[in-house]
Amino acid sequence: MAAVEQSLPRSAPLAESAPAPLLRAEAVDLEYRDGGRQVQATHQVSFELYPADRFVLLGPSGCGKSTLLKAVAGFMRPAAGRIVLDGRPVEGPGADRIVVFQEFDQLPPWKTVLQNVMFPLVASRVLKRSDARERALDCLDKVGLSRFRDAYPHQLSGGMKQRVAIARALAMQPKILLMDEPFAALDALTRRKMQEELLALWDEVRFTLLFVTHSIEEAMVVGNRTLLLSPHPGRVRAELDCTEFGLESGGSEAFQRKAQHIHSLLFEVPR
Ligand SMILES: Nc1ncnc2c1ncn2[C@@H]1O[C@H](COP(=O)(O)OP(=O)(O)OP(=O)(O)O)[C@@H](O)[C@H]1O
Repeated sequence: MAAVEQSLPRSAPLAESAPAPLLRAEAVDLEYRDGGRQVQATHQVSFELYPADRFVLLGPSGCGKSTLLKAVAGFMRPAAGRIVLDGRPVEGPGADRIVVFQEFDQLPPWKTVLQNVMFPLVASRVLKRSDARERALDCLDKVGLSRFRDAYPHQLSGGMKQRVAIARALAMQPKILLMDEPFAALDALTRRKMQEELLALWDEVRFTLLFVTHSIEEAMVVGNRTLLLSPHPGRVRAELDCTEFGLESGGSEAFQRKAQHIHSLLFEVPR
């Protein structure tokens, strides 16, 4: 090993210290074709996602955030450009990318909480049943739902259902956890609590997160990096570092200033 290191050119240690991107979107155009009608959702969108990033796609309604997430998940292919995960073009869905949606009905209602979390692990044969049960219980513990493992989805609040969806996604240990406005349908207090819990979970597990929101505040709190997209069709307006902000910084002057700056980048028409 040492011999290999010594034989490398002097510049190699520097190159090695910069992590390789886990995911690259390269000049991605996404389109829908509805009969004869064509809708362009994004235009030449590029970004890179690094391991343990909390990367946020932020932009006004209709700018193509969900469509980008769908493309990363492999549910649709770019009309131009490409999406590369771990060096390979994304060509379809896979267990290495799991999506948590906004809707509360993403859990089969006839399965208990534990069965819901175990189901993808068993169905995709990632683990045998006994190991799947163990991992599911561990993930339920992480989201604070151990006591509810035998409950059915209709017995849970909206926030609890989202916790189950997050536990189910994390149990699969995906390369990227994709979240499409996961807290948008929750009341303000629950939403804040869920953001807190997501960040605590990230602190513990250090998963890689691609998170869609149209809330500037949520983007600043949840993300370490945020990609701003212009109105329809979505193009990259800017990429911002939001590492310095957390849940506690909401009322600070620096937070308000940055939120205002993001607002003007998103909504002011460039002259
Ligand atoms: N299934 C579809 N068929 C045709 N057009 C679609 C379809 N889904 C989305 N679009 C269009 O693509 C564009 C981008 O939609 P998308 O849902 O990705 O935006 P968004 O930024 O996620 O919006 P929101 O914040 O409102 O969810 C919009 O113009 C939308 O009308």
